[in-house]
Amino acid sequence: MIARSTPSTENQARDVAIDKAANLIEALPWLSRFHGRTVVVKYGGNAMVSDELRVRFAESIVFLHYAGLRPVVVHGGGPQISAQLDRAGVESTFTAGLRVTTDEAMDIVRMVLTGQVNREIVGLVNQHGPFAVGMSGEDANLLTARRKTVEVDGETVDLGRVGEITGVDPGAVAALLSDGRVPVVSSVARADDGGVYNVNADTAASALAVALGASKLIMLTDVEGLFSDYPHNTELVSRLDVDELRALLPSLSSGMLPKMEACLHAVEGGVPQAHIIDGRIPHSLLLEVFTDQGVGTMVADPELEAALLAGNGHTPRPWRPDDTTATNTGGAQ
Ligand SMILES: Nc1ncnc2c1ncn2[C@@H]1O[C@H](COP(=O)(O)OP(=O)(O)O)[C@@H](O)[C@H]1O
Ligand SMILES: CC(=O)N[C@@H](CCC(=O)OP(=O)(O)O)C(=O)O
Repeated sequence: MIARSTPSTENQARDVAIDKAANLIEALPWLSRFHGRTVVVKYGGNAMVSDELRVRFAESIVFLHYAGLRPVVVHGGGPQISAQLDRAGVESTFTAGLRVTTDEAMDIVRMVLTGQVNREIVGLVNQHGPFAVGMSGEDANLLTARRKTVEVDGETVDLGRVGEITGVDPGAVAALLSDGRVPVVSSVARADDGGVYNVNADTAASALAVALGASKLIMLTDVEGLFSDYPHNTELVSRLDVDELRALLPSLSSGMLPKMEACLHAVEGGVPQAHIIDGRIPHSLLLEVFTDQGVGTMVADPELEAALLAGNGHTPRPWRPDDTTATNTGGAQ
């Protein structure tokens, strides 16, 4: 039976449909600008803490894929590593925002990032089709690193198997993209001496975005974006350019520092826009890419951005090993 609706409910239904159509058409210029573009998405461990969030993230990635973008996922898994280290009774501390990683801890880091978190993201994306291919940064020499040290109170501190990226070979990722796949990368790097290193996932995502000549780097975390005077003030900074960011970096505390350094490194390396967004909001990734107002904090290079938005493309400069050293000189990550 088909129920007859009254004129007022018909009007309401029509208004809802018109709103939906307006929301869809708002995406048109963004679909056009980003069609065929590579977007590196860093998925932080704090934005994957529930089944619901993980499922919605996978849907957003598949949406980007069907919309004609070329998403690449680089994921972390800090809280998941900490939980596994606890279960195994392995003590874990952070220095300058980085996990001090013993050889024993490195085995667990690698198992959690590449063996668990990576597999889970790949599985969730592939519920929608044969898209995701999981990789470790070790594979096909995607990420190469050397031992990283940091300065704390004027002292050089050794962090164990924590890596500083010295080279990126994005060939395997580029081949997967050409084949219409969605690469999903864990932030474990190979060492020239045959070992492996634990790399901060923000740093890994930024290095890969530069090497791929990506149009955007988007990092999902557990806050709205960069707050102007955290923790006293949680007013969101919605946009800043590289000069403003450089001036701000010394005042940032760990957590946000590696993210903003990663944004700076990406934009200086030729990525027109880098974003920090709230991964706790379902589909925030889609709001960022396809709506006029965007969400979160954006760091942009005005010239590269203008070329991107005008559809003229951009010419990122190629990866240089020194790039990562520059990213990491802030110390705390
Ligand atoms: N200026 C700031 N604005 C927003 N968050 C900040 C700021 N400074 C430090 N933070 C902290 O950084 C955290 C995000 O970093 P982190 O926990 O490393 O996330 P992820 O696991 O996503 O990499 C926030 O939860 C917040 O506590
Ligand atoms: C050296 C270092 O600290 N590595 C990180 C790698 C994972 C990561 O970065 O995860 P999030 O993105 O969830 O923070 C760690 O061991 O926690």
